[in-house]
Amino acid sequence: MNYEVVIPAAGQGKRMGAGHNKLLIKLRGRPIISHTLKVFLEDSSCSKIILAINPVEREIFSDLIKDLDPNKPISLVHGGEERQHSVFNALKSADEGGIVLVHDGARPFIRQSVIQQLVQTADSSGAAIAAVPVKDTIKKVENSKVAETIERSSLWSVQTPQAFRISLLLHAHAVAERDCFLGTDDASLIERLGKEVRVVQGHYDNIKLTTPEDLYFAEAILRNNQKGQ
Ligand SMILES: Nc1ccn([C@@H]2O[C@H](COP(=O)(O)OP(=O)(O)OP(=O)(O)O)[C@@H](O)[C@H]2O)c(=O)n1
Ligand SMILES: C[C@](O)(CO)[C@H](O)COP(=O)(O)O
Repeated sequence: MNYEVVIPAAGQGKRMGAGHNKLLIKLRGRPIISHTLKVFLEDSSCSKIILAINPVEREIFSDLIKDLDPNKPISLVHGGEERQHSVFNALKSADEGGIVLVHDGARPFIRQSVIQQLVQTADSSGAAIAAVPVKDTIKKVENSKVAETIERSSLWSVQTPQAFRISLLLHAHAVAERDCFLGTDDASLIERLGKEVRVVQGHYDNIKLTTPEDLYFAEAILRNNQKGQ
């Protein structure tokens, strides 16, 4: 089943502390965003890539994609102040009908097997997200004191990709914008409409590169993947 992918890549990478967009940090000589793009460029089911970028980085990203697969259209669209705004703006460039994946540019280690499961699940149920069971004990903390320990057995750490029927996600973003609601992921916009969101078990190495330590993990994952090839 074909799908389009929206890749939000317009962040500032503040928590990484690199002083610039963390997606331009190089891993094994290639920018993080190139590693992420490679997965979708190599997936014959991916019909279109829509990259939401900071307009000031247009030249950088244009240079970065110019030598990529000419048979796979990559649209560069303007991102927004928040991740949600970037995604909504990119969605407006998606084709009508069908399935769209939203995948963080900061998650370069997504596997095609999970993508396929998500697309199939979203096609039948409307919305599907990748997630992994939480391994740590999670507690609610208030004023540096434990307020509550949350039962772990039903807690999952949510990742991207998140897959949706395009019409459903566009509607959810429009309603969220009308309501001035900001969510930290796209699925929350669907949930607030009372719609079902299915969960597909992902992999623990599908990490979001957010803080400097994540770069060490990324190097280890790349080394491990190289061994497996
Ligand atoms: N206004 C924004 C904010 C984030 N993103 C993208 O959304 C993904 C997940 O966001 P996050 O990991 O938080 O990236 P940053 O916002 O860059 O990080 P920080 O919050 O540390 O600044 C990233 O690929 C980021 O580029 C985006 O497209 N537009
Ligand atoms: C969408 C997400 O990756 C799911 O875990 C996460 O919510 C993004 O959060 P961020 O603060 O925008 O990186």
